[in-house]
Amino acid sequence: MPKHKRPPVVAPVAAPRPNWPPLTPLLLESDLALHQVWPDQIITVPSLWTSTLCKAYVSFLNSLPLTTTPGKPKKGDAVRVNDRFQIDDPAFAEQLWSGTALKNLVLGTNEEGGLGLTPKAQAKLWGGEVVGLNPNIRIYRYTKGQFFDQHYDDFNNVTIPGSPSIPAKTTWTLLLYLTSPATGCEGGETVFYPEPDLPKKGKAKKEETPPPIVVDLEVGMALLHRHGADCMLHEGREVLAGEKWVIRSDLCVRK
Ligand SMILES: O=C(O)CCC(=O)C(=O)O
Ligand SMILES: [Fe+2]
Repeated sequence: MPKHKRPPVVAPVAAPRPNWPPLTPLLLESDLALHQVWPDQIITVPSLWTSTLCKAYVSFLNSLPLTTTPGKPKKGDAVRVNDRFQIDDPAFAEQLWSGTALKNLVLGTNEEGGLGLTPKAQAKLWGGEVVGLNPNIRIYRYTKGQFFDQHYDDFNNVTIPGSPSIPAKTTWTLLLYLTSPATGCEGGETVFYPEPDLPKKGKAKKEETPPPIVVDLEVGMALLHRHGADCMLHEGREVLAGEKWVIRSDLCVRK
């Protein structure tokens, strides 16, 4: 008998993969387009998901074990009060990417709805060669009084599994809104705070701070915004009535 018994090795219990409903119905890809809300920083795709699909997802996501984040964050983290569920699910990330119009819009394969960029300008916009979405999927539910205080999103290093797997880093945040005032959700807008331009040479006066950019919730709309070093300060405003549901991932480029 050894004097000191080793503690038993306990394998971390992975959360079971949710049985995600299929991503249908969807609009025709030819009816969807990227919209620049703020040059090089904020881009939306209205109706990436249909309201029928969003409705089916809200009732499905409601069955997942969401946990409420603590009101008091770790030092340096933003105050974030919502209920969330987080899972590494490369197959779902792949569905969200290739099984919707997102991939072809971002890569410019869908010329009509794309931004009409040269390959070089496209790589500059997205921060490299886009290879897919972050397998780390986060589900947020905000009920009345919940919000996500002002913060910047940092990038992450991730691996997109496959053969071969792809080492990647995240460059843009993806938020997919499942609810809006049309479903009874009031408030909860995502708000961005642009910084004033640096003062021009020979100009004594500081440039004025531009007004905040308020992105209203729209059922099925995807929002992409640049993160990491050039992330804009942003927040999820307090929800005043109803529920706000969001699916969060990130755009990834090859490392
Ligand atoms: O829910 C929102 O509107 C913002 C979420 C956000 O900023 C984040 O996930 O980092
Ligand atoms: Fe954020």
